[in-house]
Amino acid sequence: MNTVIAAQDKAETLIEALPWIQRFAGTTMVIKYGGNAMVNEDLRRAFAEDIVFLHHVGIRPVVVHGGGPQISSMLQRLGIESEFKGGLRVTTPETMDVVRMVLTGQVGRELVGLINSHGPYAVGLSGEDGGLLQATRTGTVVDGVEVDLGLVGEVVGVNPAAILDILEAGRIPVISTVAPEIDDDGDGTNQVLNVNADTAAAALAQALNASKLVILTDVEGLYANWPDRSSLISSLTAGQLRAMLPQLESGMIPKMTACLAAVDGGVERAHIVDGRLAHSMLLETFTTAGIGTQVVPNEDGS
Ligand SMILES: Nc1ncnc2c1ncn2[C@@H]1O[C@H](COP(=O)(O)OP(=O)(O)O)[C@@H](O)[C@H]1O
Ligand SMILES: CC(=O)N[C@@H](CCC(=O)OP(=O)(O)O)C(=O)O
Repeated sequence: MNTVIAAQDKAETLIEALPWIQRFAGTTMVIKYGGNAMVNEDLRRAFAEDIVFLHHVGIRPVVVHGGGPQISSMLQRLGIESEFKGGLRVTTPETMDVVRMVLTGQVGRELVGLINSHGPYAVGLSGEDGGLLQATRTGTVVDGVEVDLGLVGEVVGVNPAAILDILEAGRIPVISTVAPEIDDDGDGTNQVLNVNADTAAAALAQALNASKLVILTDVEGLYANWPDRSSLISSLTAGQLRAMLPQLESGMIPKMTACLAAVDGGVERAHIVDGRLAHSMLLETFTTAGIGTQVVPNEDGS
């Protein structure tokens, strides 16, 4: 009898997924996998399974990965100090070499390998490949003061052709967010810039007209009164988020700025999801309640 009940529970779970599969099949989803969410091998494997699952139900997943902690750990091994301002890494030419090596050569490769343990799906590329990203240097504002971050960029142009080619071929792009710099005239400078992965994911979600941007991180979602764990926000509008942005701290600044940019740019929904929970992508996408924090357009559509 218990076996029958258990089987019926499984069937119910599958049926609950049906309207969501119908809604999202054929659409592109940008999934940003943060370095802090890649905490262990089992979770990374579960993430890879989720991505392959999305692919097989007809969704076009585009994976954008971070790797902040992995970069910091390599810098430490090399005896180079890590410094962050406003949630962004101060990037010297020496640091930039390490960022490029770790993101494209280590973190990206590992994700490609995990996804490809299910079949030849994943193709890794960086913002340099196929002219995918173009960036200009950006500083940040800390306590009302402009600060220089060195070789840090913000995305000012996306040429999604390389991603579209990979998607059309039935494969899964896995992107690291190093981007070539352009000058004021739009010409390349032969310099690459370090772009925060949340920011890059938002720019890609807009350019690809994604049905949603999902950001996996190491908290349950956005807390109204961080670190008060009873203040988790399950849903907020772009306007409400805009009002909250100046009070946010550290890594949440680029993350929530990215969600806002995506929704302002026409992406229907942006989500912050706990990557420490195995299969959180599936729970977010295919259950009616969803999990984490979602950012939606203002009710009047503005
Ligand atoms: N209001 C907030 N709600 C949730 N997390 C917050 C908030 N303010 C700051 N944080 C911090 O932001 C971190 C997530 O950003 P970050 O460490 O850059 O993650 P990732 O590597 O996934 O990009 C959380 O672990 C938490 O410590
Ligand atoms: C400019 C800047 O801060 N770049 C980030 C790029 C990696 C990243 O964004 O990784 P997470 O998503 O894991 O934080 C860095 O150097 O850490």
